Order: sequence, then structure tokens, then C-alpha cells
Amino acid sequence: MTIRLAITAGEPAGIGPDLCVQLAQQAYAQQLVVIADPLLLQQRAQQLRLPLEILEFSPACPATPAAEGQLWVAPVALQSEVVAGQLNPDNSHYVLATLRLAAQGCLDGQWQGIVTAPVHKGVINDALGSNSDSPVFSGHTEYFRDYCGVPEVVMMLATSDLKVALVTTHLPLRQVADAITADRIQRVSRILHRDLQTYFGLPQPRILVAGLNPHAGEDGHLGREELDIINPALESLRQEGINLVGPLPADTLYTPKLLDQADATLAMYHDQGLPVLKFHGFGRAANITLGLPIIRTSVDHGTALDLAGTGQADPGSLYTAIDVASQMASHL
Ligand SMILES: NC(=O)c1ccc[n+]([C@@H]2O[C@H](COP(=O)([O-])OP(=O)(O)OC[C@H]3O[C@@H](n4cnc5c(N)ncnc54)[C@H](O)[C@@H]3O)[C@@H](O)[C@H]2O)c1
Ligand SMILES: N[C@H](C(=O)O)[C@H](O)COP(=O)(O)O
Repeated sequence: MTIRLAITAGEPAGIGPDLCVQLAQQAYAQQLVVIADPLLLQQRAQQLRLPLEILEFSPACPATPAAEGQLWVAPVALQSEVVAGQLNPDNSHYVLATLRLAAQGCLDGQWQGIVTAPVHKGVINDALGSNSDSPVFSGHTEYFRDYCGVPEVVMMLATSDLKVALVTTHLPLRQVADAITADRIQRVSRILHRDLQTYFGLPQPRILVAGLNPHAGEDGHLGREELDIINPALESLRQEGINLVGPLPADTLYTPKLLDQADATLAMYHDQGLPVLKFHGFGRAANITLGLPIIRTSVDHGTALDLAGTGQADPGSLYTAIDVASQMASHL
């Protein structure tokens, strides 16, 4: 059966539309349906001097891959003109409309998964009038969690040989320590364990867990979260049969000797785990939201406004995200 995936083109002034146009330059086994304004894609194709024939998507038709040079598109109209590289809050509702259509279509069974090109969190929050203490839009991860009505999801970025999942996602650093609770560690670990089994063919995944503090707290001399919160949470999860090692000092967790014996790693916060992953494989990684009732993957990079419309954007991570979503769909 041909897999059908929806691809949201993301922030219109960023490199998302460029990547979608680049995507159309070859044929795929899957039917890839880009959710975007078709005029934006045509404009960007002209700017990049690349051929593009748009085919309007109909959910009633059987899944059919596009030929080289063609792109299936589910149209959503922009609100305002787009200049590559220049953010315009007037188009933020368009961006959110593409995410809604993608999520609802997946819940309705129109496509088997969603792959997202990057959005700009700042401009969406500018448009929605939120501030740094309580952003209305923290990211796709939290948006799809709320849209799908599930209490917890897990952000995991993965290359072919390294998986980094996070206990907390888009939080100001000041709030991170308070968010590391036994309850959250348990919910995140259970989702990670289950989805590694379900989607990645790992019957008994071995997961390395980082501590929060330097040297994993140095026996309580450099912070007590390991002793008071993380250790007891991991111990009770081990009683459930989840194979967790740690809490380990984060600085040496990501060394070959330990990683060679692990299926995945669990970092306590965004910039503890993701710089390692991106140093290891920026442009070859996918961002995967675990715990959703739908499959959702994404690129490992942002909107790269400096590259929009230049032809310099590397589509490697988008290809990886499509591959990973397809593999996940094939496990269902
Ligand atoms: N999946 C997503 O939606 C996602 C992911 C990360 C960041 N973001 C958002 O993107 C915006 C900009 O973030 P940032 O500046 O921190 O990161 P960025 O990834 O946009 O840019 C960081 C650097 O990497 C380069 N780069 C990024 N993607 C590239 C590609 N495909 N090919 C070649 N070079 C590439 C950029 O030119 C820049 O030098 C922020 O609003 C952030 O929240 C979105
Ligand atoms: N944390 C992600 C990264 O650094 O790549 C990125 O911000 C995307 O997050 P969402 O998928 O939640 O938008």
C-alpha cells in the first residue's frame, strides 16, 4: 500500500517552501501532500529557478506518488504577501491553519503521518500577543499534544545511530528544575519505552538517563534532584520492567563507550541533549513526537531566514524526517 504523508511547509518567509520545492525535484514511493499556499510554492520555485507543477490533492483519490517535477498540494491561502527572509506576523494564522489541517487530516485517516517544515515560534507568539512567561505557541510538539488532547508527549531527535529524548521541552531554563518531577519522568519514560517498541522494533530498549546537575549531583553536594526525584522515579520504573540506566553525569553519558550499549538516551532538558545530537548529525536527523495518536516527524533545524530563497538550504533533514515517518507508518 502506498503511504501518504502530509508535509506542512512551515513559516512562509523561511526555508520551508524552498525545501518543498526541492522535494518535488525527484519522485518518491510515498504520496507526499504539501499543505501550503500553492502561489507561495510557485513563487519560491521561480526564485530558485526550479520547475514545479502543482497537483491539487483530493482525499477521495487513492494514494498516488507524484512524478519528478510535480507536487501534490492541499491548499491553504496566505493572509499577506511573503518576502523570503522577512517575517510577517500577518501570516501566522496561515501557519497555524496548515498545522490544524495536517493534524485533523491525520486523525481522520486522510494521511498516515505528518512531517513538518520549520515554523518561527517568535513571530507566531508576536501575532498571538503572548509573552516569554506564558507563550501561547511553544512549538509543534506542544501544539499537536494539545490538538490531539493527550496529557504528555515526548520530543525525541534521532539520527540513524543516536536517539535523544527530552524530559522537558520548550521551557525557560529558570523553570526547568521545577519541571523535573517524578511524575513527569515516569510519564515520559513510559511513552519513550512504549514507542521505541512500537515504532522502532526495539523489544526491550536500553535507555541511558542523564542527571540534571553537574556530575549527576555529586551525591547531593551539587544539587539534590538526583537523590530526591530522579533516582526514586527510575527505580519504580525499573520495577515496571523498563530498562533505564542512570542518572548518569550528562557530560560523559554521550561518549561512545556508554552509547554503544544503549538504544536511546533521555536528557532532562532541551539544551542538555539537543546540542549533542545536532553536533553529531545536524542535517541528518529527524525530530519525532512520541506519545501522540498520530505519527509526526520534523526537520532538525529552524526557519533559517538567512537562506530562504537562496537555493542554499540543505533538504537532508526533511528527507530523513520523511523516511522516519514512513518507517513508523510501516510498523502499524
Ligand atoms: N521544527 C521546527 O519548527 C523548528 C526547529 C528548530 C528551530 N525552529 C525555529 O526556527 C527559528 C530560527 O531558529 P535558529 O536560528 O535557532 O535555528 P536555524 O536552524 O533556523 O538556524 C541555525 C543555523 O543553521 C543554518 N541552517 C538551518 N537549517 C539549515 C538547512 N536546512 N540547510 C543549511 N543550513 C541550515 C542557518 O542558516 C543558521 O546558520 C526559531 O524561531 C526556532 O524556534 C523551528
Ligand atoms: N526543539 C526543536 C529543535 O531544536 O530542533 C525545535 O524547536 C522544534 O520543536 P517543535 O517540533 O516542537 O516545533
